Amino acid sequence: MAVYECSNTMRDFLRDLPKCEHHLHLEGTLEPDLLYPLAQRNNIELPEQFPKTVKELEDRYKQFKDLQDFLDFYYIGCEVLLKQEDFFDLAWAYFKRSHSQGLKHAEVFFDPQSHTSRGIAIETVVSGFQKACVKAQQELHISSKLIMCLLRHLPVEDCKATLESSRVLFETQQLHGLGLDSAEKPFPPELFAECYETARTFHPDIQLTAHAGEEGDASYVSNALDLLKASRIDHGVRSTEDPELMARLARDKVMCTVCPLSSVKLQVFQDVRELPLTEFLNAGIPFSLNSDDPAYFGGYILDNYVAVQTRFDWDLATWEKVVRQSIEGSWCDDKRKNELQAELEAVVTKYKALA
Ligand SMILES: Nc1ncnc2[nH]cnc12
Ligand SMILES: [Zn+2]
Repeated sequence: MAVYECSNTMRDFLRDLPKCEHHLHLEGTLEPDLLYPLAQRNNIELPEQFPKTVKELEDRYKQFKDLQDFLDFYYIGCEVLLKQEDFFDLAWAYFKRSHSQGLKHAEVFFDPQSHTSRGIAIETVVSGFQKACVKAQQELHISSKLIMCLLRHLPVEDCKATLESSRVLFETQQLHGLGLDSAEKPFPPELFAECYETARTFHPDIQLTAHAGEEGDASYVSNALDLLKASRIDHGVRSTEDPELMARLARDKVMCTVCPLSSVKLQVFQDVRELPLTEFLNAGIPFSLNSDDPAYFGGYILDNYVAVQTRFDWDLATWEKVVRQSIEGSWCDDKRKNELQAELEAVVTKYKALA
């Protein structure tokens, strides 16, 4: 197991940076020590082969063979979520934990189909998550947006029906963005072009993103831009395979939401140092650093920042640039962005004086 440690001062600096998270699956924050109590509370029988204790489950999570190996556990985990309060408890635990790591703004994914397929109304899911978002704003001053994802391994007709059931939630801006997740291959973006076209009619301010270039090659990224009209790419780390695409991401300022610990746990890279962060910086491609599914991948947002620091040894100015870009690429309004930029400036000034 890799160890990621940096100096105490650097860690304090990274903690104090006003962090924005753009790639976080709420269902991926289900810690083993919440999974079993929720299964008991809801009388859910876990599969025969499923680990029986928190310790056994944590051990199983130490390494995944690939994305699918992880997803098999992720979808079993979803099954313990039933009632509005379960969704609230899950999201609230994420906000509390991330608050202690300096999270200020979160744009979070959820997968309605992993719940509606078990007879749970989408409104139950969304209202539980929303309550947690409101409490996070009031008590922790964390702003947030909800992004509904379509599960690309399911039939497109199923995705279309889910989209239709979410129309009012988008029209009333209870949902802010649409995403695409689950097994990337062999489910390329083009399968979902119609879904994205429909979603664009829901609200003029709807934001579109898609997982691409995680296990799929660079053409998945190009096609997410061309055919889905996504303005952001989740992961996008395989974009380096296509120089023209790299130039396009830089020119159009397309944010890639990179997930360092996730990409190592899922064996996309063998070590955090292999992530194309230097290539992105040199090319002028904006990116943010995110935790993806922190309960499964062993770290929340600060843990991902620390892991990057141990491998890339960035100076304060580079961190300032990365955090500034992640604020600029957020989907919050200008007032909130200005607040976050002011916080960033104050933190950087403080730590420059200490250096
Ligand atoms: N990293 C990931 N990639 C694709 N689908 C996901 N669903 C949850 N986490 C995911
Ligand atoms: Zn993801």
